[in-house]
Amino acid sequence: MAAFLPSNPSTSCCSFKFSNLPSKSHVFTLPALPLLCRRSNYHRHHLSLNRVTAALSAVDSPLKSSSDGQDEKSQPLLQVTGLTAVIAESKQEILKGVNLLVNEGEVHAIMGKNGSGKSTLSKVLVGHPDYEVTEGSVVFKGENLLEMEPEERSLAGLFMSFQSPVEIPGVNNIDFLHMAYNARRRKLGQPEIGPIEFYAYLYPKLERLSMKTDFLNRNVNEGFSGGERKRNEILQLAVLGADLAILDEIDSGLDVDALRDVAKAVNGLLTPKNSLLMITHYRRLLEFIKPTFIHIMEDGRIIKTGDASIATVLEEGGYKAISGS
Ligand SMILES: Nc1ncnc2c1ncn2[C@@H]1O[C@H](COP(=O)(O)OP(=O)(O)OP(=O)(O)O)[C@@H](O)[C@H]1O
Repeated sequence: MAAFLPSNPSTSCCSFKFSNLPSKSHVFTLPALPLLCRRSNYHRHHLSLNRVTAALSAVDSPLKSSSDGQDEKSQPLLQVTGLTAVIAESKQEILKGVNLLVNEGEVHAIMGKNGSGKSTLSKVLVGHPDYEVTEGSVVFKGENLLEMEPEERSLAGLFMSFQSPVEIPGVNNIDFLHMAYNARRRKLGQPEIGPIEFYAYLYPKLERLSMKTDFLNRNVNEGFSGGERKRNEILQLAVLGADLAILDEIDSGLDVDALRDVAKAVNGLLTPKNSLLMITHYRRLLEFIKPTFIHIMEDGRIIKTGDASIATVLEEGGYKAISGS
């Protein structure tokens, strides 16, 4: 079992780091993380564990394609207003007034030049400790997201797939997913399911992602190729569900077949109630997962919002065709 080192013993479970990882950028904020904490230290994190499943409400909802566009009755899910954030250590400002509205049932894509602040925005949304919010507000499902600890954000229904998913030595994939899923069932007042039933639940998701069953017995992400890690992130999302999934460059490192599998799995999870925020550099992903809106980020702000045609303008004319810079 990997050693779990609390960055601050009094903080929530999601502020845990793994001792063998190189930097604090590897802090986990996945909804399932508290379950790993339980595995290593059940009593201390018992309450956190029991709350984890609050976030996992969307997974069995009816399906609806994002390409159906905006539902007339859709409600705001995430409202970001004038968000500014600095790097905690250096106080360098990265986000310089981001405004973004994501309604239920919408798919949003954020594009932008390297270093424009896309990943920082997503990390700030999940409460990554590398950053401090200095101004602005973020309302998620009617609640002030910025007042929540990272764990509470995931419990509230945020899922983030990081650009570089980390390894979790000593914890195998199927145990990780099974614990998370059972915690959700307990939260819903349903009995836990055993390994065989869980496998039956999991297998179609694995198949949809064209993942081999031996991935289940391997430690989470350990020795996985870049593309395998990305598939594994989507498998976690498929098992756990989320109201808002943030996928940071889920297309990077995927071959064309893998991209199709991942996109199919993501599309299959979309409902009229949940939403997706994708960060990508390429139109290719947007051909598989149709965005309701595309936002262009530049120097820490969203400078343009439009429909899918923006991606074509971008591909043909580069960022100068959009920003004029
Ligand atoms: N923890 C940090 N320490 C130092 N600099 C940082 C940190 N986080 C972000 N930055 C800087 O902030 C800027 C925005 O980074 P960010 O990763 O958000 O960009 P991005 O738009 O996601 O880029 P890319 O398309 O290359 O992934 C970059 O110049 C980056 O070096």
